[in-house]
Amino acid sequence: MTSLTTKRPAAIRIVLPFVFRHWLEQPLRAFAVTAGFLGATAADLFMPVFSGHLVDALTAGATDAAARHAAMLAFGAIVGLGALSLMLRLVGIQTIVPFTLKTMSDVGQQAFMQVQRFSTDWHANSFAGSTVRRITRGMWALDLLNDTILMALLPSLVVLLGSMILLGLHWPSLGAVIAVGSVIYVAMTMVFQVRYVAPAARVSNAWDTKVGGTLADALTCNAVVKSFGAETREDMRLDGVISRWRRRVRRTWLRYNHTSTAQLLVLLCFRASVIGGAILLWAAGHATPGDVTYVLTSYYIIHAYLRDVGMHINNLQRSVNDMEELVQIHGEPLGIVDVVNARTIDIQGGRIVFDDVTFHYGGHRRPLYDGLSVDIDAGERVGLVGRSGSGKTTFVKLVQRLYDVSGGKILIDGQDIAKATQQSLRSQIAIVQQEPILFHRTLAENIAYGRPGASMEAIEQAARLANAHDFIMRLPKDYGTLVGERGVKLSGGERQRVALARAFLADAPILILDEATSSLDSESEALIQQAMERLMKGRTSIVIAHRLSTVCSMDRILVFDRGEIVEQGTHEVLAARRGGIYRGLFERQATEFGQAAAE
Ligand SMILES: Nc1ncnc2c1ncn2[C@@H]1O[C@H](COP(=O)(O)OP(=O)(O)OP(=O)(O)O)[C@@H](O)[C@H]1O
Repeated sequence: MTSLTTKRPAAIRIVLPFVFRHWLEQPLRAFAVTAGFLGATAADLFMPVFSGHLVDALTAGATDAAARHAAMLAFGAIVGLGALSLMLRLVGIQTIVPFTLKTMSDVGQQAFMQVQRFSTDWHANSFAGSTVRRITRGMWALDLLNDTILMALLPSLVVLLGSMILLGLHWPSLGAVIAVGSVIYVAMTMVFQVRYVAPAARVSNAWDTKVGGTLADALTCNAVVKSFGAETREDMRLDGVISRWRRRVRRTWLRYNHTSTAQLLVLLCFRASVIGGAILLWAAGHATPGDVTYVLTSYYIIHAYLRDVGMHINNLQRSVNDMEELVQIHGEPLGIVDVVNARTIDIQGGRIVFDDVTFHYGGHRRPLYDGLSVDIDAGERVGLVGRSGSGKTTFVKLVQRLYDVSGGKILIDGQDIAKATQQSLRSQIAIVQQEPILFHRTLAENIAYGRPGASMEAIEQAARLANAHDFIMRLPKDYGTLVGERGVKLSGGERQRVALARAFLADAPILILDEATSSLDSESEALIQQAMERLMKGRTSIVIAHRLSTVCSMDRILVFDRGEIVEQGTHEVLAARRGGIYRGLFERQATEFGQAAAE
């Protein structure tokens, strides 16, 4: 979780430059929106002047021809200014729709691009649900932010400055009262927002993100929750998080209320000063009833804008806070990056060399691998075995460069993978994971994921090789069937066969199978073993297996223990080694198998 106590730049200082950069990507629209709203506001600004003229004309009496003419002129100006204001505002609101939508889409897509490229470690440390919330909340906050700045704050500023100048030209003392009052009001509002409301809003946002994370965690693990009948436990867990969220949000909302009460008090004093000033000017003979009307109308326009300035600053602060977590995504390091001038790796034979590799998981005291060296020949089939946690999966993660090594090198066909583009490397390695994850898309799309644009024949052929075709044809829409989130609508064995079909189709020179056959029944396992034999021919294959029957026929078996390769050789050689780890594992599994068969 992001620390809430560490010192960091104010949200506004990172969010506003980010938003302005996005505005500049649409300069014409940005101009049309700004000009439309500012022009409309300028037209509003002159209304009080003509209201004053109208009252002066009316007080002169209906019999006076010049007064009637002046009244008509003032009336025409008021209507004309109203129409101009309407037209300009229309330009603004029509343009701000595509302008904001484009900015929101860009911001969302760029955040998604960045998040997708974050390292495996970043994803391991983040809740998917929280990340989704960070992005969607940030996109909607941008909508509020655009409206607040372009439709509200900038026009308010124009009204304040304009009124100050127009009134100040007639009565400098009134101009001064308005200037001082506005400055006090705006400064007070900002101080309250930035120092009092924003810190509380930041904390409540962090709790809001946590609520999303907690919901997503429980929902994605719903199968586990169900299997332990733990719904009530999860309800209570969410209740705990929501109670803390509620306390934090309450504090923020109360601070908003305190701020607006203080704003209303300042506005009351301001009103008394301006209207009192106008009456004094009238009493001293320096102002006509029309002038007083002008001051009063101006004041009510200023008042409306000032009252709203408080709300707009609230909205600005809130949207900035809501966007902060999204903007931060762009400041976070990717973790694994392509070096400058990274090259496309050219894998032909697929020889893999670990040359004195040291690797350390962040947070662990000791490195997992300390000077690990191994040479896997092009086309060799290698089995990885060893106790749980001995470092088998990490080995294949390093081959895919999901993590960077801290010492030594990993070479494929003589090329250092750290200097290759990640995309070219991973696209030439096909992998079937221990727990295959499928997209909630059709089966055909899932199988073709490793080779976009593959023909239906190729997809079916791959499915046949993986022994998946028959069960797929029994599904309601065969290859067009949707598989549910992460493939939940399929059995474990079916999911694995789909993942195998995906690997068949990918046809990559390097193949990684992580317990690929662990959840298949013995009949389909035998069929897949044959297919795998065919698939492995001519490819470098690394197979991680707990069941040693899977790796018996491998060219070589590497036995891992606490991050070291402690034994290696063929099954026959290792099984014959007295006191060896492999032999121990083999004997234990043979005994378990014998016991299971006897029962
Ligand atoms: N993302 C991670 N962050 C920190 N430590 C990790 C991470 N992944 C694995 N480890 C640790 O590294 C060690 C090796 O893990 P690895 O997954 O490579 O073992 P394994 O031999 O494949 O185990 P298994 O057979 O159970 O899958 C373990 O101690 C594990 O806890």
